[in-house]
Amino acid sequence: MEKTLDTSIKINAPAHVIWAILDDIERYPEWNPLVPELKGKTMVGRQVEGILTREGMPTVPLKPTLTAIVGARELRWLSERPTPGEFRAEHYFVLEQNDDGTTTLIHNEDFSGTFLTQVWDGINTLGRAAYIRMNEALKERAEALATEEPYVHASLDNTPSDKVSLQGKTLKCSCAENPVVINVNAPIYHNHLCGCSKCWKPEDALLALIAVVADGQLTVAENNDKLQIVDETQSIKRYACSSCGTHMYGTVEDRDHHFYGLNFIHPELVTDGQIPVPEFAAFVSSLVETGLEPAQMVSIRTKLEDLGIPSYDVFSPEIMDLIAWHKVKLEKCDQ
Ligand SMILES: N[C@@H](CCC(=O)N[C@@H](CSCO)C(=O)NCC(=O)O)C(=O)O
Repeated sequence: MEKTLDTSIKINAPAHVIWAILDDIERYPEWNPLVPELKGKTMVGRQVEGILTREGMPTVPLKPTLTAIVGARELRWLSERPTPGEFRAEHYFVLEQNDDGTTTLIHNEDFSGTFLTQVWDGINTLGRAAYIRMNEALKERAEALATEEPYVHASLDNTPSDKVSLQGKTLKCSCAENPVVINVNAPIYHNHLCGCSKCWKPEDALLALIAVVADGQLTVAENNDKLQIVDETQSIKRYACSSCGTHMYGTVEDRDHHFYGLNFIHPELVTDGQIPVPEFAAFVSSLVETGLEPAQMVSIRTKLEDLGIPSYDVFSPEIMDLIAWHKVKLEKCDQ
């Protein structure tokens, strides 16, 4: 006997968001009524383990093998009884992106085997209802995550037309007493948001704000003795206030490094001026590495796009070209 349990639902969210929820099995207990528990590595050929719950049917243990994972498009897992021909079930999710920005989720299961004659009626009625409930729960979660408005950074509240150079301005750490004070003696450049795990950000911000100033153009005016390097192993040596933890500036010691000659500062620490609006957002996908729920990425990128701020997953193309050219120049000098 061979049967297919076929269900589908139209979701008003991009496949990117829906996939991020489907692939994040650790969070299934938060929303998934059909598979409220699933553990293991979601990688092709590996087994995951959990439970399948369908109202009116007994809860059954689940230990399928993942047979296909095409990121943001298709996920398949296979459960099979050891006796050949007895029972085989391939459960799969296919995400079809529609032109109107919605996604159709195909949520099916192909069954075969002699045992199926005993259970198909239950699967086709109570099982189907449970699959539909999971589809609806996934739709609710995806649509909420796709439309939530994330708070990114205070600099985005300012008007982009305000060109602020910070030359002649002062940066301060957050210590109420004896703060570290830095004077900025030259214009800042390449002011950008950064999602990488190394850059400091204010507690309420999702991304850091970083700009560069040429070497020699910063003066630590007060409490230099409070500054300490955060991580000696990084090429950018980030000096932070040892009392409040605020990163005050970063420098590069390696004379061959592409950023040698630059100082990195955090423009939002300005005390006597406006925070400059960033030109772009860098290392946005690194937010996932720092622990952000992957399904939140689309709403963050949409917010940046709406504000006219391009988002990149390394630096901007301009800076990446400079880095590449720097590498070529170094190689030429070594010849
Ligand atoms: N995914 C990694 C990226 C880390 C990374 O490469 N960071 C950049 C940006 S820092 C300024 O915007 C970098 O140049 N790092 C060199 C350094 O920190 O010394 C992650 O998130 O950790």
